[in-house]
Amino acid sequence: MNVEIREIDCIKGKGLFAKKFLPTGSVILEEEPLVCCQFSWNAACNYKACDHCLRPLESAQENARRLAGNYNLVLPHPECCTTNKTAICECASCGTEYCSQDCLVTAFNQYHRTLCLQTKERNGFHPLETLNEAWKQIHHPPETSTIMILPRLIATIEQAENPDEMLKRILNFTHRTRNEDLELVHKIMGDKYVDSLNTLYNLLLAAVPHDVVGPLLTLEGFYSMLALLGTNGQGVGTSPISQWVTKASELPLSKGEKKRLDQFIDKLYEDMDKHSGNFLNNEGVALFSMQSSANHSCDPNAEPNYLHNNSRLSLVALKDIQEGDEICISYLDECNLSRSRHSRHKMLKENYLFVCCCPKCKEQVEDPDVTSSEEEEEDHDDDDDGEDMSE
Ligand SMILES: C[S@@+](CC[C@H](N)C(=O)[O-])C[C@H]1O[C@@H](n2cnc3c(N)ncnc32)[C@H](O)[C@@H]1O
Repeated sequence: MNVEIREIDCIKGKGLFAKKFLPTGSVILEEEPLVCCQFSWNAACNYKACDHCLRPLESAQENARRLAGNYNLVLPHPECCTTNKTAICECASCGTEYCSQDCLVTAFNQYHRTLCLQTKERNGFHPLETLNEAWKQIHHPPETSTIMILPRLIATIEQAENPDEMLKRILNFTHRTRNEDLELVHKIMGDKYVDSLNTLYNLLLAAVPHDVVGPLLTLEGFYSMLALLGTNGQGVGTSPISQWVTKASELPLSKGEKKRLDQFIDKLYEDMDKHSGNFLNNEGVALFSMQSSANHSCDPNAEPNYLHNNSRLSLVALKDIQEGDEICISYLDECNLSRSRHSRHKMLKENYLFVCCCPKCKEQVEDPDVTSSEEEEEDHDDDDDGEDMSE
């Protein structure tokens, strides 16, 4: 093990620490998620991924054609496509697709036995479909989470051999809705979300059996579960075309062939950008036991990656990390991380209930509260935006 989890103090709680020197670019740890779920709009918009591990189900060519809106496109070097279409299988009862028999069986034994719709018809009447639809109406893209990971989490407890142990494991993830010491309240507790959350709560109760997890599904418990997801949920992204690009770029080609391939790839990305904008990946959210112990820094020394093109997480060192150093990731995406200290603090307080004291924040302590009118406007938009309860 390259790392260990240690208690830091009553402010930060626990954290992840290096047990040895970890050079820049090295893989610090790899882990499978406890649960993972594709975003609701991402699935509805035909981003085809394994329902269990998010591995792409489209070939690179199918993916490129769909994203570029060009159904005549022919991808050179088809041998660089990593999608194994022959391994794809589906649940005989509901038609849910998986990248392999392994994923099908694992999903069934972990949660799908409870959640299987038992029919291939999708008429929108099943309580799980209703829940998903209600979520989609509340949460338009860009997506940062999905309510549909909650049924999966609940079914995982219900189906576990030892449900109490599993429940304990899940409650080990930070799940508070308030930080009394700092008088911070999670964004989801705001008045503007009360109606949407009540609707989702009632739909969730109707959608999943909750014999064992009953106490978790009081209204207060539901808010805690949402806080747990908001605080610990890690975005997952997979893509057949980016895998193809990586493999094709490693081919031993002549200078001329390499130039033609680069031009092809540039043009393809231009077309995909025009047709699909930023939405190129299969995207979802997952909960990881080890990675969720990593605290935030605005100047992180590690970042999550999906080197296996599925939900298996690889935590990669962004800098040289010395033995004993704390391993920190950024909870903010690249765009938000580049914002002013004021904006970063606002997002971290509302979504993660802490005030960041990382070296970068300390360095910027004298900066004005708002650095640009653009950020002021965005902050204002944020306050008015009605329903979006994640970042
Ligand atoms: C994903 S958990 C990280 C592990 C957590 N420290 C624990 O004890 O379980 C996220 C929570 O950790 C705390 N946290 C993370 N980064 C922090 C930081 N830089 N300063 C203070 N608290 C932090 C916050 O309470 C946050 O909501």
